[in-house]
Amino acid sequence: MDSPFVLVNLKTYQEGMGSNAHRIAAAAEIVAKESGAVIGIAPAFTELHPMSHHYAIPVYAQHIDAITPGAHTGHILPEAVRSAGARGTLINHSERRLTLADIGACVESARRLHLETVVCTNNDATSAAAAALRPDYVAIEPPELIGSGVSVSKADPGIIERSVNAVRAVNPDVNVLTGAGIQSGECVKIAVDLGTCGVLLASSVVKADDPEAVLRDLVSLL
Ligand SMILES: O=C(CO)COP(=O)(O)O
Repeated sequence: MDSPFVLVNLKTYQEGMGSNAHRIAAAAEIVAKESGAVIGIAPAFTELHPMSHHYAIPVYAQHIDAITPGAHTGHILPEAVRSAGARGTLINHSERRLTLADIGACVESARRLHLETVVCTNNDATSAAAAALRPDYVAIEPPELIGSGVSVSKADPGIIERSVNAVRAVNPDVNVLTGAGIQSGECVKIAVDLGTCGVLLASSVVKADDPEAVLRDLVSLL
């Protein structure tokens, strides 16, 4: 398998803003280098350019809108995150849901701009629907476990397995990530052993006193 992928979503946690985004990006860069894992971060839009400018790790947007340049006040263009240095983007995170039509349009415009696409889903049926849109990744995150401190790997490994099977049946070229409550190397290992290529996570790293130690633990069993 390719290097495992750990994507840290900074959301709007206060701890993840400004210089703390630097703190997490710096920790991610160190742990990625020593472990060989790919560790990316998804900071606030306003931090995309500083993060992509200062660090070698891949940087992702948390969202894009299904729009083209023009009159769309308060929206975010795929072109804007690309020019801010994003490698890719989350689409349809549980905290930023889109219609299926808009998810499709976002995947299309991201592909055209060579942005990697991580389409988030909430169950195996939506994972199958997302896979049909041919994103780079489908990220299965049961909403009830997000931010709960209870790991999907331990509480509901079946949803990971069913999503991996659903995605493979539709399009075996689409990679699967899993997330919700991921906090240790053991959680990551279970997810990878179930056929995913890595994890999408937030609070265990963003709220940590020592994000470098948490990241080191996350990749320790791979
Ligand atoms: O929503 C998530 C990542 O996008 C998961 O969040 P937690 O890791 O805080 O559960």
